Amino acid sequence: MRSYSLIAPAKINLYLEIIGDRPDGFHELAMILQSIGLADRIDVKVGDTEAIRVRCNHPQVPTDKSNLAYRAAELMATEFPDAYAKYGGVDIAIAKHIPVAAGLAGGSTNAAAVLVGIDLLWQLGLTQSELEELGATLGSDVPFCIAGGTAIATGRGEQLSPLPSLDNIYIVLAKYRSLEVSTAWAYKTYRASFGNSYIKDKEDLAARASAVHSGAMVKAILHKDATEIASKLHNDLEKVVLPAYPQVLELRETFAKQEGVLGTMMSGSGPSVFAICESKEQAEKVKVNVTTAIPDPDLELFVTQSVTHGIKVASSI
Ligand SMILES: C[C@@](CO)(OP(=O)(O)O)[C@H](O)COP(=O)(O)OP(=O)(O)OC[C@H]1O[C@@H](n2ccc(N)nc2=O)[C@H](O)[C@@H]1O
Ligand SMILES: Nc1ncnc2c1ncn2[C@@H]1O[C@H](COP(=O)(O)OP(=O)(O)O)[C@@H](O)[C@H]1O
Repeated sequence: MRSYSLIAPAKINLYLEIIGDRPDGFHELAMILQSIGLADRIDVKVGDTEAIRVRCNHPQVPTDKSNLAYRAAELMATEFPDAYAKYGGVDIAIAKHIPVAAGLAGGSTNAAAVLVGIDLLWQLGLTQSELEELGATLGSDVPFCIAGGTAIATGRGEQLSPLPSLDNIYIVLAKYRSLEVSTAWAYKTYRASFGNSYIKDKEDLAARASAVHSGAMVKAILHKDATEIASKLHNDLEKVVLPAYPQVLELRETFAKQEGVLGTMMSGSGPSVFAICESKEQAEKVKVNVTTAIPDPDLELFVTQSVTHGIKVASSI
């Protein structure tokens, strides 16, 4: 095959607890991540030239080396120089549907798709854990994006334990197009405001990990109960993002007031906010009602649902 078309789903954070500060500058986390139907389409093919080339239909997304998808291809070329020499360059086309800089892992899922696509294109036969290990060098959320579904993520987000699939959770998602929150800023501000000190050693980490509150969310997921899941949503980063971005707080409060909304939360480092709804019909109604309550053309809303997969091949030639 000379070309693969891949579906790269976004994620939301059903749970995000910051356990402590790590000496490497990252934060130790207890998260529960969920893939959603909102997805980008990534076409990966053997290039006409020997270069790596990225195209994207979204003006905000860079196409140079700062694009995480480009960096994923570059990583594969470095790790597998013989295959790179044999097949030549890689052409990557990104059809963006996931809002950019939204806390939805848009860049991470694109990078994950490129790893999976090049593995297929170059017939490397890498295992999921080998792909995840490569992904972790690109970003904390990349490993999750490969297999997707529902998973507990610990460490800096790259250590994964899969949970049973959730495929019938209906979600409305909202983001102001022009509003971006830097992930690094969110963590840095959290550290400055709530700094819960460096993790000293393995015992300290084990003690902190045993005190996390994600167990109730895990139980809710095992019960596959949307109401229970919605009541256990948690995100420590809201503590710094909501006070700094009143628009996000307003969005969060507007969602909370809507009939049919079981629970609402900011995703990741924001600024997108999602709401879990009773049904697809309710989700459509909530979308209309929030659009009426906040009549701002800068605000975009999506109705989507939980999905049980990460990167998926849509077609190949
Ligand atoms: C907040 C989360 C929640 O899922 O998602 P997003 O909002 O980005 O989607 C993730 O933790 C983001 O993951 P990702 O976007 O891959 O982060 P990375 O590129 O690895 O790191 C970006 C920056 O965030 C900070 N960072 C990230 C992860 C972590 N566990 N601790 C951190 O302190 C670091 O300052 C790092 O330089
Ligand atoms: N393939 C990509 N898709 C989207 N954004 C990208 C990509 N590569 C690099 N970026 C840059 O990464 C930043 C974070 O975007 P994104 O990954 O969508 O957000 P988040 O990390 O909040 O989920 C943006 O400023 C964007 O310019």
